[in-house]
Amino acid sequence: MQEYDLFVIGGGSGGVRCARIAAQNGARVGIVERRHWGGTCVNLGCVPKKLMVYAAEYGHAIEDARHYGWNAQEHGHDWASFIAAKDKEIGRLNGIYVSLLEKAGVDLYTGDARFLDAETLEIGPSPLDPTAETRVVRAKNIVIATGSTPTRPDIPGAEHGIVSDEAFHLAERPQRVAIIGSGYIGVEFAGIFAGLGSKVDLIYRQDQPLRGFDEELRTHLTEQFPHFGITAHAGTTPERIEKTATGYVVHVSGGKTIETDCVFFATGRHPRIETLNLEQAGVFVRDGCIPARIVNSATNVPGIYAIGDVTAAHNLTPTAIAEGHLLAERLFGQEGREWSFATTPKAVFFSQPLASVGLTEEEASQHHKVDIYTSRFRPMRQTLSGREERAFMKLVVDAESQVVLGAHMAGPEAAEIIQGLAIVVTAGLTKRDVDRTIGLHPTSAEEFVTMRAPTRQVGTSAR
Ligand SMILES: Cc1cc2nc3c(=O)[nH]c(=O)nc-3n(C[C@H](O)[C@H](O)[C@H](O)COP(=O)(O)OP(=O)(O)OC[C@H]3O[C@@H](n4cnc5c(N)ncnc54)[C@H](O)[C@@H]3O)c2cc1C
Ligand SMILES: NC(=O)c1ccc[n+]([C@@H]2O[C@H](COP(=O)([O-])OP(=O)(O)OC[C@H]3O[C@@H](n4cnc5c(N)ncnc54)[C@H](O)[C@@H]3O)[C@@H](O)[C@H]2O)c1
Repeated sequence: MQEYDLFVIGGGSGGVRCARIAAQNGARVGIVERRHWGGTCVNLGCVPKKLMVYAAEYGHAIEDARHYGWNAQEHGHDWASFIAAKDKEIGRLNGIYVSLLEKAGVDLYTGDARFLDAETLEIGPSPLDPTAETRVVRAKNIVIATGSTPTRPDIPGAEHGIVSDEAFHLAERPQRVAIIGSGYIGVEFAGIFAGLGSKVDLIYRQDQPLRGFDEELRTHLTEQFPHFGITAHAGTTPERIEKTATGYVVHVSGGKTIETDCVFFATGRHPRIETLNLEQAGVFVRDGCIPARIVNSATNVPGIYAIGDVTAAHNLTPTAIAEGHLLAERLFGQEGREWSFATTPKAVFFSQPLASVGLTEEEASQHHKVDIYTSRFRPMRQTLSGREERAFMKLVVDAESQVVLGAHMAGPEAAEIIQGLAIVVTAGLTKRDVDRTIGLHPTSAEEFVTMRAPTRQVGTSAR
């Protein structure tokens, strides 16, 4: 039986970083992966999704190029060749993950891990290694980094729908897609399929998409849907899915029906813990996830840690990586790095990207008197294209201290721009710092440093 200082279950964003940093700090480390090295982000998440976003953007660019003098002909999109090109790139990235771990001296296992007790794991066959012999390993420290998996709603006919895992490998692009749920995945894939030429119906229960984001940003997004060819069905609950001779019918609240070729459930994700045998190790589970402490990733069992999506704390790749890195350094290295989880920026890679950092107007105004600065404008790129798309920017500023508490944007390159603003919010810089920054012209980003007068003041002072 192999013995380790640290053993990581799950070769995704968090697990790979944790294993690599621990090994680089001299620990004897093993890691096991059941399906694909690199995990969700590389194989069924951020990376293939962003490649699909690019594919959809080219569709818009071909249309718009005509207004810039190009004789661009539309030849239609070749889904099969795009998927093959995407998969080749994903294969290359898988290899990089494996070689990073090997170079760091980590022992790699393929298989499905489960606890025998708090220090012992059994590794059995899995999709990545179906004929593997069962092995047993022991470790003083075990990290659960098993990620999350899509949730299907419990409605009649749900088996007819796909989830994001399947959306990356459809044999052909559906002409009509009905997407259920308007979180990150629902909104992003609405943009992807509409950009590639599908008719998209986006069905969601709330009045606005993207729950948790700034309300004004959500309203802005709703207004942009028609400009990107998306039919939004707000305040609509799916009740059952019916298979017909020609496709599917989504029966929704109020007796309405929506016909489609593909039902796509973008209805959230849940931690992947069912097969881990957590009860053998005594690990506590609450609401389907492992409630690890953000400060040190500790579970209730000494020597067992949990990082990334399995804790349901953030569900983003950079936070899973940061948690893995911090844990490895804390256990085997020097605690040097510091990350500001509270100011984690978020982006939604819709056809018009949206991004946010810090507090929304609603959050900030509960405890502070805040100045709200907003700007709406037609992005310069759209002046010749004739698109009705509008960009939106917003700063949330503490009225007393002038500290910038939040920044929100929808518009070209929003994610790239908000990454810079995230430094402003993390560093606690003030509106005066923003004001004394000279703009970069002509850009959309310069609007953030030229918003002089507040649009309104809201909230009450904490005192
Ligand atoms: C469609 C989609 C798009 C996304 N886009 C973004 C984005 O743009 N930006 C962003 O920051 N985040 C994005 N995310 C979220 C991001 O992918 C996750 O937050 C991140 O991958 C979490 O990393 P993790 O290490 O916790 O888990 P994962 O990356 O899911 O890795 C867990 C690994 O553990 C393995 N595993 C599970 N159980 C076992 C077991 N018993 N034995 C062995 N191995 C096991 C799994 O096979 C998996 O490879 C997206 C997610 C999805 C689904
Ligand atoms: N750009 C990014 O960073 C990015 C992209 C994709 C995913 N992610 C991560 O993955 C996670 C999962 O994404 P997601 O979009 O699936 O989840 P989500 O939690 O963001 O959104 C889920 C949506 O499904 C709806 N829903 C849930 N149950 C339903 C039901 N029974 N009927 C109808 N609607 C229902 C919710 O109201 C919500 O609109 C996100 O929380 C995010 O952390 C991040």
